[in-house]
Amino acid sequence: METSIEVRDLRKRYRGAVAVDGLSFTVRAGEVTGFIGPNGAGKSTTMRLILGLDAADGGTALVGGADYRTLRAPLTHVGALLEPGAVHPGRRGRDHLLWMAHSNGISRKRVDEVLDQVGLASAGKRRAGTYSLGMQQRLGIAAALLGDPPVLLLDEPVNGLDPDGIVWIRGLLRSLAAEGRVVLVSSHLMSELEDTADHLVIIGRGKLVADTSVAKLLAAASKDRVEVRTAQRTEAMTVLANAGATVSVTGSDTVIVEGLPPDGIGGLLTGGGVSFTELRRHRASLEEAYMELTRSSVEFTPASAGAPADGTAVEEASR
Ligand SMILES: Nc1ncnc2c1ncn2[C@@H]1O[C@H](COP(=O)(O)OP(=O)(O)OP(=O)(O)O)[C@@H](O)[C@H]1O
Repeated sequence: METSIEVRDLRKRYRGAVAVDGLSFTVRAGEVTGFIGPNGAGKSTTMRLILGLDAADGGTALVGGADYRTLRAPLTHVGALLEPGAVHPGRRGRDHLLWMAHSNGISRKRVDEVLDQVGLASAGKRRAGTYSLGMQQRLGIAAALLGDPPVLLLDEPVNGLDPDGIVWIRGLLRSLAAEGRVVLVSSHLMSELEDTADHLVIIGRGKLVADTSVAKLLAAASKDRVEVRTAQRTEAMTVLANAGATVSVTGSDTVIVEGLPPDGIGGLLTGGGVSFTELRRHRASLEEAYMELTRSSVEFTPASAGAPADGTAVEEASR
């Protein structure tokens, strides 16, 4: 059986507040899956439930077909980054990893390998309390990689990383997925996962909003939008609006046209005496696609607590 994370009808409530509300999704091997949702959406709770760090009120979360709590030497099955600052400040980075390795039957050699992999080879002897936020994050990632696990869960791994660190983590995530691993990485910012995630599980208020490939989401958001570059912006807007288009200004000489067949736009402009220098299909950014998706989802509107879901989750028919 292919390794995966299977979440089915997962539920968790804390003192009246619903954190995870009937969530179901599957994370497959060989691709980076972004786990996206605004602050408080339930991402960390879901990850804790998958890792058996908290007990679900209902539903199941299986890793490679098994309940995490039944795994022997769990670090060799699942690597996780949850709270990078959780290492005792007096403990040296390398000693922290040695202790974890020992408890899972992992060699000392592997500890030095992962320290090297995350760029902490020389800092391993320093106490964790002297580490910057970015170094703590790297130590947490080293711990996740320690058991060379087929499944990785990383909660907001970009937090605290400088631009070089962000580029590094993106490359690492992609290479881990390319090695055939299951890689689930959470973020509350879609832009953080631009060019990194292949697939997205988007949640809001503990419920699924979308489970889709990035390519499909972008294609849907980009659909039939055309960017026009013209020195006659006002005239272009008048001609296009009169033809029934929705036109939005994106720059001093650019507009985006929506609601007209793309192939007819050039002819309309020429017929209206408007010259243009460029016409091209607009490619939505991941952030735009996300905004569009969440605009249409009741989960993200500031409704009163306990508002009923309208079942607007967007799910791919086949993956
Ligand atoms: N231990 C807890 N006790 C009480 N409430 C909790 C607990 N953990 C989470 N919650 C609540 O559950 C909801 C989901 O929180 P969670 O941390 O899972 O969201 P998140 O999507 O990870 O958010 P963030 O992006 O801010 O990390 C929030 O309303 C939060 O306040």
